Amino acid sequence: MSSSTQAVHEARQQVIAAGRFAAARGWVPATSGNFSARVDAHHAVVTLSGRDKGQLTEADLALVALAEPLPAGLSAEAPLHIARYRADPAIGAIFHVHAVNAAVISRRHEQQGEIKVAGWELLKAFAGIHTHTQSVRVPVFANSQDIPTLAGQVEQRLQDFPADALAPGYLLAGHGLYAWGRNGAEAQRHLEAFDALLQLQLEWERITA
Ligand SMILES: CSC[C@@H](O)[C@@H](O)C(=O)COP(=O)(O)O
Ligand SMILES: [Zn+2]
Repeated sequence: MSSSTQAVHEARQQVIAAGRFAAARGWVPATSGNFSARVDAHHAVVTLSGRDKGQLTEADLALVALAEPLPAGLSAEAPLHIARYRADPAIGAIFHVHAVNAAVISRRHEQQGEIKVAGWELLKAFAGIHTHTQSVRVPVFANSQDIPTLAGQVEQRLQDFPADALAPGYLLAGHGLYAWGRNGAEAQRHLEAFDALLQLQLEWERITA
């Protein structure tokens, strides 16, 4: 592999920091969640399966070639990461968490297939949104244990969303949130924004339903 040592190091550090950040907020209980960062056009660093995401070290990460078969021991959900990197070259990091707000609200909107999030100032925490009057659509997919098939379904359906209306993430019903950004800092900010927005949305639905 010809990925530069510095780029690999930086990708690993982004993943380790994001795992710690998510664990501190209780979003990755019992080894749940998986984290990745792009190294270059053809490679990413991805967490290995079953590791405590709050205690990651470099030994818990693998360097993966996006166009090659995935190595053994990689996150069970790695195909969801790889498919995103392949579909969108602007994505620099992808973080998956089992946060309560995401898992709960996803079940409520599973049949509908998406959540429209509108009316919140915090929407401006998402890249490209500059006014509270803009809304976003958060896709919701049925959960599955057939991750390669799910990854294909996710990518196919994401193509139907206009880029300016698609939130930088999606939900798996009863499971959790996948969020991405141009780099680790942005993906982490998006994770935090999703959590707060989905909590607002839950509360709003509670009092207006
Ligand atoms: C520990 S239950 C959660 C897992 O089934 C899975 O959804 C998950 O997020 C972590 O899987 P992993 O293979 O460690 O990346
Ligand atoms: Zn998961």
